[in-house]
Amino acid sequence: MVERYVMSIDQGTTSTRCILFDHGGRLVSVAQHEHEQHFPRPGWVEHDAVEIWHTLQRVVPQALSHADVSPEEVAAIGIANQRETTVLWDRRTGTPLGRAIVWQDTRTAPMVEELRNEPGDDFFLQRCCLAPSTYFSAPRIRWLFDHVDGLRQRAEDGEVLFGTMESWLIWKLTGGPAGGRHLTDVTNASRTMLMNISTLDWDEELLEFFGVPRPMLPEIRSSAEDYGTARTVLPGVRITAALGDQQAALFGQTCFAPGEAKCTYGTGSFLLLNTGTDLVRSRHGLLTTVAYKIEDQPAVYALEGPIAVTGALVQWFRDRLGLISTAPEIETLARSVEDNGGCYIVPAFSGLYAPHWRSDARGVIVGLTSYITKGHLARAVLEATGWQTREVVDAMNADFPLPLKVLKVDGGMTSDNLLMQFLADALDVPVVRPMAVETVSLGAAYAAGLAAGYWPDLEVLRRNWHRAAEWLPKMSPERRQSEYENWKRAVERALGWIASPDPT
Ligand SMILES: Nc1ncnc2c1ncn2[C@@H]1O[C@H](COP(=O)(O)OP(=O)(O)O)[C@@H](O)[C@H]1O
Ligand SMILES: O=P(O)(O)OC[C@H](O)CO
Repeated sequence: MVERYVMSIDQGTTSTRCILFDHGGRLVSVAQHEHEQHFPRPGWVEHDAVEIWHTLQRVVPQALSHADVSPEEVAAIGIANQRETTVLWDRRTGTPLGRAIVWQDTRTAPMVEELRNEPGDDFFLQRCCLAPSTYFSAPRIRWLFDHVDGLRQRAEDGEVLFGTMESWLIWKLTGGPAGGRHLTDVTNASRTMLMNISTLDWDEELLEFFGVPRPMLPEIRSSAEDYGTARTVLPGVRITAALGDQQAALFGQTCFAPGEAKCTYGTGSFLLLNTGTDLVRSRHGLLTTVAYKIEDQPAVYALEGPIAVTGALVQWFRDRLGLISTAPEIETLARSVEDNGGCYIVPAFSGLYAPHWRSDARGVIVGLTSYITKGHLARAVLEATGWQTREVVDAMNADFPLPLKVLKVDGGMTSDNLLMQFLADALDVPVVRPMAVETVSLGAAYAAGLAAGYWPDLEVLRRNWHRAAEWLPKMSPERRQSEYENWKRAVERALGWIASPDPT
């Protein structure tokens, strides 16, 4: 039978999605299931890896049946996943050793503060291009070793496996305890703080520093190559790609040339700029990460500016303040006024990520007067996303010789026209959104399809990208400048609010 589709599995922070794509990169079928978010203590965020595995087992057959597609018609599977989330499991039984610790979890804050002082940021930056943060995986492994009796010894004895979500799911799909393959890809490995960003292998000094025994680590592979054949769920179908979800979105947006960038606007937002095959070390608060690596071709790098809270601020406005009942209503409310009335919101709910990396920041609302209405607050909520993006773009322009010419966008917030216009105004560059909005899934499918020979090359993929909407800058330079200055003053007020992190 002719293999007509590529399947992608997007294992995200809130849900797992399975999508089938055809040769034109068109979405043929989709199935999605959420999983539970566990918040056992303030700042802690956990997922049940077994529940996530069960959601995968549900969405795959559903996506097939929605389009009446048989497994034989699937050419390959690509996996994209929430990054940095840490799962440990028993090699022999396949049982996770506790819940997965999610990328948003801040329990390692006291450890991270210590690491930033001693051995200090440079020790890490030289090796993995990441400064210590609660965001990454390695501090979580060390935290687990320090808090779970006997775990370190079991890991040293080779009984424990570590992985991010793609690693766990590939192991499960390829057989679990009965010969499952323990693999990861370079993009995911580049977020652990354990991979050397130049050699693309686990870094001995980092492993030693964090006390992580090598046998617990997956083998690092390129993003697009043979990961093995599924033994269950879709038996007989090859898994041929794995990428972190934000790198997958960059790939799905076909940002294949140096200087091309995308930003995905969801709960948080992630701006990635393709910097080519040369490693660019940020001097302005960005992460250097692997964008993708296709089979044995050289790795392509990216500069990334992760922003922790964007859509989450809209959710807070809706769920905690109750000022709107659905997220899209924020646009209507914001349009009820001309401007922000002098009000700015810095949503540093759990500190600030790029380019500040300050865990001691907390959210502030400034400029309040009796004139301010909920409409002004709604504007300030949306504008916070625009200005946070601007800060990241300024850092990128300072780090990389090619200034940003256009920003490709995707994600749930891009349905907000007022926000997208504000973004173009804040950045002073055009903002464009493609027809294919499921860019994470598409990127995983593209990588899988390239490795499986379903698509021949990047040029063919480029031709699948079609513009659906564009927003051009309209704001006067004077206004942009003065508003941005106000935003920066607001950020100053958010910094340093927490005297010292809670020593959990
Ligand atoms: N019209 C809108 N205006 C502003 N924010 C929106 C709008 N629609 C959705 N959002 C926000 O976008 C986020 C959902 O986007 P999505 O891409 O599904 O996120 P994720 O993949 O992180 O779950 C939510 O945080 C929601 O508050
Ligand atoms: O799953 P998402 O879309 O929330 O993305 C999470 C990121 O990969 C975290 O780094």
